[in-house]
Parts: sequence; structure tokens; C-alpha cells
Amino acid sequence: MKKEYQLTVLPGEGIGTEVVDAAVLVLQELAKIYQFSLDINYGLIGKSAYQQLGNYFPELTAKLCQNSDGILFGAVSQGGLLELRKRFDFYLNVRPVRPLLSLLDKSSLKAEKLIGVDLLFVRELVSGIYFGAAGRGKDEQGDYGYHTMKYYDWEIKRIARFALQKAQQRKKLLTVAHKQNALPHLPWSALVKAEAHNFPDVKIEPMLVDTLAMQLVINPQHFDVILAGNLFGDILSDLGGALVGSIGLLGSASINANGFGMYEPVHGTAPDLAGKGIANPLGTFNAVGLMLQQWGENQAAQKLIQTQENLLAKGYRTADLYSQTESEILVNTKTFTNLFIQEMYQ
Ligand SMILES: NC(=O)c1ccc[n+]([C@@H]2O[C@H](COP(=O)([O-])OP(=O)(O)OC[C@H]3O[C@@H](n4cnc5c(N)ncnc54)[C@H](O)[C@@H]3O)[C@@H](O)[C@H]2O)c1
Ligand SMILES: CC(C)[C@H](C(=O)O)[C@@H](O)C(=O)O
Ligand SMILES: [Mg+2]
Repeated sequence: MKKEYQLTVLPGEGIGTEVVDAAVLVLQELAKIYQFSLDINYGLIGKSAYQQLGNYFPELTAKLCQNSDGILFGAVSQGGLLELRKRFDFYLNVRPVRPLLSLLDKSSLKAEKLIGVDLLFVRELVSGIYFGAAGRGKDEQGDYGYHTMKYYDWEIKRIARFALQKAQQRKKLLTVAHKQNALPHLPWSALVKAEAHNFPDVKIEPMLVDTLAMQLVINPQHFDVILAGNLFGDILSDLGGALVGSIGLLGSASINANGFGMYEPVHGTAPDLAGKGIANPLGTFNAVGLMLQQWGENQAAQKLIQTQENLLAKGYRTADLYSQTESEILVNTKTFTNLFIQEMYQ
């Protein structure tokens, strides 16, 4: 029987709308090739939602999401995103980082440091300092502001179990980002170890987050799965963008305990590019790939990975990856997307 998926699309703003338009075209083509059908509904979030409905994350949008099999999200500059993540308890955030062979020269690192790099950032997404008690106040020393980083042990343990499972399916190394020298009441490594009894073959490597940032640049080949809290995971995963050559390449999946998820590029609205039609859509294609995997459409997901390798090998580049060499052909988002679709049929 032909499968039908209900998809909620929230383009947001800035280049979010441009890369999501491109990704929907590719997804519709994949649906034809792999014979599944899509019922796509668009919703408002962020600035446009505020302008039209007076709320950054309107209830209408929440209902649309709730009745779907997945959410494809672009980017917003302010408001809406954290509420959306919290509303559906999307606590598991995965951000894979794998340099592509044709783009080894685009990295900030030498190619020999990148061969074989295959990282999976697992980021806690609905707690920590993003959601702790916060505010502004005034006392005898002056005006002040505060955001507090609070984690329940169970919040750390539930993401730890997921990260352990992922590591077990991969190279069996789990690096745990922590900052216990300054934040001793958040014992990430001890809590992860407490969950490790079912994963005896996984090596747990606790690492202070500042050292980890340095080691990711010095020796990225060392790492496999990297577990981090909300704030540290945000910062470290952008570093992943520098490793592969552009933040525009990375996709991200945020999943809840029921397997329901939202899928988005790691980058933001890129105000410097917005409206020019030149953004790299591959991060959003990769987000779609993560959605297809979650839906069990593994052949379609594989097609996305293979097609980008093939197209990049032919020299096609969006501006973020173009270095004016003879072997490269500069194309805008629309042309890149059309070529991508043609390449899927090769
Ligand atoms: N998930 C999200 O919605 C999300 C994520 C990150 C940032 N933001 C928001 O986006 C706004 C801009 O933030 P920023 O500039 O720090 O980060 P950004 O990710 O938007 O851009 C950082 C740099 O990367 C480049 N870049 C990003 N995506 C690209 C793509 N697809 N192709 C080519 N180049 C790309 C941009 O041109 C810019 O130079 C802020 O308001 C921020 O809050 C939103
Ligand atoms: C826009 C911002 C709040 C968001 C985050 O920090 O989670 C973004 O940087 C991300 O990486 O998804
Ligand atoms: Mg970020």
C-alpha cells in the first residue's frame, strides 16, 4: 500500500523560505520515485506569524504540527522556535557532520585532518540555560540580568540513553561535553555512566567542553558521538559547519519520545544572503534526509546523500562553496535545486 505522510512546513523567514522551497521540490520528486505521497500544509512561525496573528508560535501552527507526521522548518530570527521545540518535547537533537569528498578543500582544516571524519552531535534541546529561570533585576550594585542552567537528572539520563545507543550502533565512542570544574552540580559524565550498564561495549569519554572545542579542531578524526547540553551543543555544532566547509551543509533532526520530529538546517536566517536567492539548500536537503530515515524511507534518504556527492563532484557550487577555480561552476539556489533533481534521475 502506498504510504501517505502529512507534512507541516514552517518556512519562517530570511533564507529559511528559500531553502525550504527548494527542499519541498526535491522531496516531491523523491515521493514520485519512491512511491509515497505527501499531504503538505504550510504554517506561520516567527516574525510573519507575529505580524499576521500576533504570536510568534500561534496555536493554529501548533495544531497543524500536532496532526502531522513531521515538521520541516526553515529559520526564524526571533521568537517561536524554542516554544515549538518545548511544546512537542523535542529533546533529542541530532546533527551529523561528515565532510564530503568533493569539498575537502573548503574546510578550515587541511584535507588530511578530515578524511574519515564522521561525527554525530547529540544535543539536549528542551532544557538547560535556554529554559531556566531568567530575568532582569536591580540591587545595590546596579541593574543585572540572569539565565540559569538547570537540568533534572532524568533529563540528562534520557538523552544519555539515546547517545549511548547511537554510539553502540556506530564506532562505540561517546564523548560527553561537560564543565564540571566550574559547574559541579551538573555532573553530566557521572549521570551518563550511571546509564551505561546496558552498553558495556561503549567507551565513555568525558571531556571539558572548552578542551573538546579545541580537540575538535586539532583532531576531529578521534570523535564519534558527542553528547552535549543545549548551549554547549549549539556552539559545538556550528564548529561542525567550519569542519565541512559551510554551515549551509548541515541538517538537524529534533525528535520526541514518540518518534515525532522536526527537521531543519543548522543555520539561521542569514540576513546577509536573504532575498538574493543564493543560499545553499543542502543543509535543508540533509534535514529532509533525516526525516526520511525517521519515516523508514531509507532508499529515498540514501538517494539524497548520493545525489549531493554526484552533483558536487561535477563542480556545481553555491556561493558559500565557490572559490573561482576552473573546475567549479557557480549556481544560485534555484539552478542548484533543478540540477539536483535532474541528477536524482541519473
Ligand atoms: N534554527 C534557526 O531558526 C536559527 C538558527 C541559527 C540562527 N538563527 C537566527 O538567524 C539570524 C542570523 O544568525 P547568524 O548570522 O548568526 O547565523 P546564520 O546561520 O544565519 O549565518 C551565519 C553565516 O553563515 C552563512 N550561511 C548560513 N546559512 C547559509 C546557507 N544555507 N548557505 C550559505 N551560507 C549560509 C551566512 O551567510 C552567515 O555568513 C539570527 O537572528 C539568529 O537568531 C536561527
Ligand atoms: C536560533 C537559536 C535559538 C537556535 C539555538 O540556539 O538552538 C539555533 O542557533 C540552532 O542552532 O538551532
Ligand atoms: Mg545554533
